[in-house]
Amino acid sequence: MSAEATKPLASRLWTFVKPHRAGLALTFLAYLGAAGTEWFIPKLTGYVFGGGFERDAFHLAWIPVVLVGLFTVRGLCSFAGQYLFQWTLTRSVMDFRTALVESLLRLDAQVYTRMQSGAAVTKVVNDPQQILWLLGNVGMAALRDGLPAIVMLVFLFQLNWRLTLIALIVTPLMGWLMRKVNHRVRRVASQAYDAQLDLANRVEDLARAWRVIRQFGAVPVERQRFAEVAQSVRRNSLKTSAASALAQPASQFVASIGISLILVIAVWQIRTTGEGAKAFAEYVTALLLLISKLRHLSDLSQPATQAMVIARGCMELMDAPKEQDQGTLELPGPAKGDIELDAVQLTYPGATTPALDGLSLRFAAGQTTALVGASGAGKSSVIHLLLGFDHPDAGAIRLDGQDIEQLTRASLRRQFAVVSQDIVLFDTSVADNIAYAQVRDEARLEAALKAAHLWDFVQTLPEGLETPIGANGSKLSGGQRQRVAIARALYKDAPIWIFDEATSALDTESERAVQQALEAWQGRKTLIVIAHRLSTIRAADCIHVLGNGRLVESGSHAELLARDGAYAAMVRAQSAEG
Ligand SMILES: Nc1ncnc2c1ncn2[C@@H]1O[C@H](COP(=O)(O)OP(=O)(O)OP(=O)(O)O)[C@@H](O)[C@H]1O
Repeated sequence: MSAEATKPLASRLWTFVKPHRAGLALTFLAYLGAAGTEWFIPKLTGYVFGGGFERDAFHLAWIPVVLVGLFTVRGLCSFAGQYLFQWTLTRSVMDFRTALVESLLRLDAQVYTRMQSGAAVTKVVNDPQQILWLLGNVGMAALRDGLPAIVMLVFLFQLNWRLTLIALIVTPLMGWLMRKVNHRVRRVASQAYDAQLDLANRVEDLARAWRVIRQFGAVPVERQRFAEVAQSVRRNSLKTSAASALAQPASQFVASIGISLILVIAVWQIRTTGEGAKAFAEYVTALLLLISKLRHLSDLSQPATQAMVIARGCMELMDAPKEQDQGTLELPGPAKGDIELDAVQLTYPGATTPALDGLSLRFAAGQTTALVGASGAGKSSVIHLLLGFDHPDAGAIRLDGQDIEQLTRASLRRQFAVVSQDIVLFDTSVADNIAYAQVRDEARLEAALKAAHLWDFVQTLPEGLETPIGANGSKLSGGQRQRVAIARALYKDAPIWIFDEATSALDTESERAVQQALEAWQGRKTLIVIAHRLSTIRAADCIHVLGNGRLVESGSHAELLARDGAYAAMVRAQSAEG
């Protein structure tokens, strides 16, 4: 756990506001100015009607000037107050969001497998705004009612310190009750927040899976599921409101004990001494004013608790385990591309059997090596290890003889271009997707597009290379999406290429073209191909057959057929399928 994670929530939140505290101080001054004019206006009115300006026409002319002036100052102050508050809020929210995104970008691979994207969106987009807005308003209201409450308390002490001390006897009881109420509010507000995240995840699913939903005629099913989660959000929000509504009656109940005590003592004093009725009336009036301020302050506990509950959710994201980059070595340039797995063992957290069980194999530099095996055999796990997304529990992986654990993640990943089964595209232009995170070079773009058999298609697009391709490439066909991903890998021009089922969505002609492009690079790049369609890897220099995380056999297509083992059986099975 980071040192940051052990700090109290409030002080962690303050770190986002602190750089903008000048805005906060100016907000305070502006509101103070507005409050000052509020006090001036009745004073002035009193002065006018008290005959202050009667004597002299010159003074009379000042009335509208001063009044309009005061209202103008008040307007300016309250505008400045609101503006400065928003200025501070928006900047703090931006810093908060940036810190959350920074965390999101660096999470450990295992965290992503558990995380639902609806919850991540809520935590980064909505929560920082809501937390700081709630706390900002609580803070302002606390100032508005808290300052007069303190003034009133001092006044009460001056009037009668003994009575005031007696009134304060109920303070521990009040504190205890408020803690009880707050505890309940926090518990139900946590449930409400979790329900809210569930709701966001459901909506995210509805938007993402709309085709499947309609294809299965599942609109009523999804409506029902949504209604259940929405119902739970409603119920929990109501519970939170009910719990926080307890705060007021509870504090009033305790306050009434204090007032009764004072009344009994004071009336008894007046009766016995016959003195002090006037002072007592003054005292009770001030006390009632104080209580009304305290009542407003007790109303602030709910939004403050709610903000803290949401903040805890955000901090969970901020404190989630990050990817460890313990490597210190940088490869000086492109690797030769010789990869060796040596007795690699990998068991995923929570799994009962290892995904890779003492696996030893080699991807020779400049050669094409295929990985085949039944679903779940461990092919993708090998790729995740090569890219440093997971780490072997035992054994080692060496790149050009160097243990990859000693390389920085950035240096390791620069050596690979990957086209995976799940194609991930960005909601930007064709060109931005292909030259992703690289310097844009028109000639290289054209070469990559031509090699991926996309160039002619891009010429037909309304804005050519600059045409947006929609969320995750939704404006493209399956084959086009795959070709954009292939062009992106080609553009990166890394020494090792990984094609994971990369040609599965291509029509025969495009597949042949991509195969030709790959063949053109054969011998110059280390190619690792994962294919279920064995016809696509016949020409590979070496084929490794995996089964249950172990190497079953290795050899060329011809050698493996001659051996008549697992590979030959897979080939026979696929030819029988036709
Ligand atoms: N994040 C994970 N957590 C737990 N188990 C996992 C995880 N990823 C994979 N596995 C398990 O590890 C084993 C190997 O999975 P892997 O994805 O490497 O297989 P594969 O050969 O690539 O399969 P396919 O051809 O279906 O993609 C499987 O039993 C799988 O269920």
